[in-house]
Amino acid sequence: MKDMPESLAARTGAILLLAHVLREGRMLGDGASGLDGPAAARALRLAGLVLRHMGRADALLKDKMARQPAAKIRDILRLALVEIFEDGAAPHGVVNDAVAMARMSPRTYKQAGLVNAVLRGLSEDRSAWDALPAPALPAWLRKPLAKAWSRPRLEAIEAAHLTGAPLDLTPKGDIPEDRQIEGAVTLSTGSLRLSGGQVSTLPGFAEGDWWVQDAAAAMPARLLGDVAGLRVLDLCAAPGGKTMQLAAAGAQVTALDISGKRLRRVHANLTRTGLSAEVVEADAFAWQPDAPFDAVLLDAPCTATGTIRRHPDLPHLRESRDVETLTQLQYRLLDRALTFVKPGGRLVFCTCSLLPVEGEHQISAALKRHDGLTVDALDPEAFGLPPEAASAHGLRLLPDLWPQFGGMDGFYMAVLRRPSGDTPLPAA
Ligand SMILES: C[S@@+](CC[C@H](N)C(=O)[O-])C[C@H]1O[C@@H](n2cnc3c(N)ncnc32)[C@H](O)[C@@H]1O
Repeated sequence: MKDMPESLAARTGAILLLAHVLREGRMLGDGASGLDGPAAARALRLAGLVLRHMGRADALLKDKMARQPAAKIRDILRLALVEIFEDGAAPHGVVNDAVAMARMSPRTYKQAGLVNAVLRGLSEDRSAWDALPAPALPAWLRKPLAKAWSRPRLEAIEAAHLTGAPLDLTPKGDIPEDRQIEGAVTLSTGSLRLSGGQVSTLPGFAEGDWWVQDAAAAMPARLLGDVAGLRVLDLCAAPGGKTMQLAAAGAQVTALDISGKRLRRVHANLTRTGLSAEVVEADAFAWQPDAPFDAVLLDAPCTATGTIRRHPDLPHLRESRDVETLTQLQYRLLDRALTFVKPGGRLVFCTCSLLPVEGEHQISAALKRHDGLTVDALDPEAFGLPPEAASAHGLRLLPDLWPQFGGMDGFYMAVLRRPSGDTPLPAA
């Protein structure tokens, strides 16, 4: 791809990325486009755009083509249509590159003519594209969401997924006058919001003034209030966003995670920000602390469906079975985490999921399982959040919240409190 013009290289990289996601089940962010620099970034953006708008492209192609084309040809057609109708790209260049991509491989060479004919026909009819229904989430996710949220809410969530996400930063403390970030807005929750930008070139990156963290993801650690001097366990810690928040607020943090690879990012983040925490690589089910903690934060592994705005590959990579496996793991981790909390201490449970089975239902079930366990009442407005964020036992954030400011990731969070003076819970 080295000798290709950048636009063709980026489009070729996007087709590679789509194959990885749609047929190999690989994450889009694995960076497997074979490119670097601006072409790699453009390939990633284009692949993301296709994953968001694929439903419409497929509907248009189904009407136009009697037979389903080969997978690679279908991706080339999808990319071209999405670029023309959603990205404002000039049809002439897009169609030329689509034909060139079909010609690149002996297996698709003969279909270059078909690509040309289909695209020349479809690219002239914007009204056909505009008349198609808005892209919907796949059934494995849409069905449980339709049960959980009203139809207008679900449609608003789907619309929010199409617009992508702004760039949110969590400041370590007060940012010095000479390292203020131009265009950054301070949200009422305390996060800084930018429309975008290359992270490593922003002022204060090298100095560790802040880290990238969605405004919603920054909320669970804030629920603990003043943690200065408290011993806090961040139970599923990597890559360390919440660890850094707790450390910056003066807590004595133990950051535990099962993944050594992901923990390397925790170390790197702590080094860059000059913050400190005890970092432990261990399985939460096998590890035992010397003494219980004042507070534990459990950001449990989940479907991450709350982050689809930024990860449009997720709906294509997960399936119903994953929800079951993950809810079981969350339930076991929650019970395990409770054994690490001292009597009277608090456990923040959170997941970046849109599904109540990974949020509200976990807390209702835990309250039934454990006598004396209570939840702290949370007022969203006290944390700078809109009142609609109030939910069963905790706070429920969804991507359509705060549309005037650019929305936020989906998240659920609650604060559980162990009764004081109770005996330690049996190991989960
Ligand atoms: C949602 S991510 C955590 C994100 C992190 N709290 C942050 O804010 O940057 C969930 C983490 O749980 C970890 N994990 C999964 N199973 C675990 C287990 N049995 N013990 C410890 N960590 C586990 C994963 O490696 C993953 O890093």
